[in-house]
Amino acid sequence: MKYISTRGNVNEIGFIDAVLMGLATDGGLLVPEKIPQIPNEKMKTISKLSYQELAYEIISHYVDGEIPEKDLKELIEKSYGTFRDPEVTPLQKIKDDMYVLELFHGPTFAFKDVALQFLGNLYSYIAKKREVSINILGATSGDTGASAIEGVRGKEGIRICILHPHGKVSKVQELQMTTVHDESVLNLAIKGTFDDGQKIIKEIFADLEFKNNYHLRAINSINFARILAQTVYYFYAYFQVAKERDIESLNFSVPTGNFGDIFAGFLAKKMGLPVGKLIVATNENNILERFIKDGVYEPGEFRSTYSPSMDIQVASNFERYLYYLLAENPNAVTAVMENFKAKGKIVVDEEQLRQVQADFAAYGVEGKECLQTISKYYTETNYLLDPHTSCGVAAYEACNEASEVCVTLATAHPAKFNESIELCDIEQTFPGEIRQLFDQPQYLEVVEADNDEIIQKLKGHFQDEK
Ligand SMILES: N[C@@H](CCOP(=O)(O)O)C(=O)O
Repeated sequence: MKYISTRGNVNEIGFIDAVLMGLATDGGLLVPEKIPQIPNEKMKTISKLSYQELAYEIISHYVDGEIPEKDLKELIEKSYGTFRDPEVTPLQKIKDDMYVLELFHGPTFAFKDVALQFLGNLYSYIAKKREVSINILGATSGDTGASAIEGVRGKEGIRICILHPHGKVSKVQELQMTTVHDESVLNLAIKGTFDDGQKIIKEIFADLEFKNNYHLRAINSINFARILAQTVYYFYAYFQVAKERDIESLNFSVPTGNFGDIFAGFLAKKMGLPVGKLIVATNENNILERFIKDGVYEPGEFRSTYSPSMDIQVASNFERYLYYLLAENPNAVTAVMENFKAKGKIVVDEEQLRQVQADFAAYGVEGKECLQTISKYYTETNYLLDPHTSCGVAAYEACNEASEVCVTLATAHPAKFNESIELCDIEQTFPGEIRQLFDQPQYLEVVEADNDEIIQKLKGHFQDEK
């Protein structure tokens, strides 16, 4: 399996090089040259596998022999051995036509752990095999940061710096990142938004001399390994639902910010999984909802919401989807992305919009509806949704047809967002791992959202590795 860039200016590379490259050197995103197809017969066999076995089946198509079977299986076992539920991502039936896929049983109580436990172990494996340094630079709107730090902390030869928007993440998200006292970890709280942080890290990655000198690696979903690991749970969810009822296809409602998680569902569909609608659930930062409804992709005004992890305007993985929408034509993607950089807007034509609407539905959830949905489901089903999952459930209600079955991805544990849960007059019990965070000192530096200042900090943090 070879990987190519959505913009066409990277020579084909293998899986490990794609993981190390992260953001493509031409500014695009890496995608597999050809998406592997899982035939129906094979689907039947793999439907009976455990989560770990299934992960091996899916991931090995993309690793394509670059990691020996035994090593890859060990990496997967180790990654999911840290999860509190033996099923890794258990499915809960909430209503006759709606299930919730709980993705928050990993160490930091968010779906990011599913990919970042794996990517952390993978980086550690690659560091040893290739004898390369791994200096991770990432941006977070709240969940990726803690999960990435947890995925790599204490691993030899790995350092990490995470940028988070100062004061714009939940208290627990902040504590999860900043209570880690380890010289390999640097938390920079930037005076700005997640989009500012994401723009800065992309610009730093685009400076290839700096990137290479300092061995910078990506942990955000610009790294294809993130998408790959997240694709597994779409298969897992489908097989669990298919065990208990006849389904021709299954809809997924996905709380969406950076478009990585829902792109993983799109990839699963392209591999042959019978996915029906992929429902994009957004909050008031609804650029993706507007695009799917009107065909115009244009950032709006940033809003702080009850679901801070989705407070994103420019979604990184949108470019991967564009690549498929534009018939895998890298020149067309380059032209559209350059135009977006210059004019701040992407407009698709009617035929393309029809295609978008065949792939996705979308619904933007305002704060009031988000809280009402939490209250409603708690009262009616005794199930406590976190505010992101609540957006997913509200979007399912808006977009799912009566005859269809839907799985909503439960992307985080409600204890991470007690600020919102309290507004619903609900008192929740915190898991011990979260409760103990409140007694810990914090380690972070507050900085301007300024490339030069951040580069100086990176030089200091990563200096030994140069
Ligand atoms: N919602 C994310 C933002 C970063 O997204 P990623 O999937 O590209 O890592 C977060 O919680 O940090």
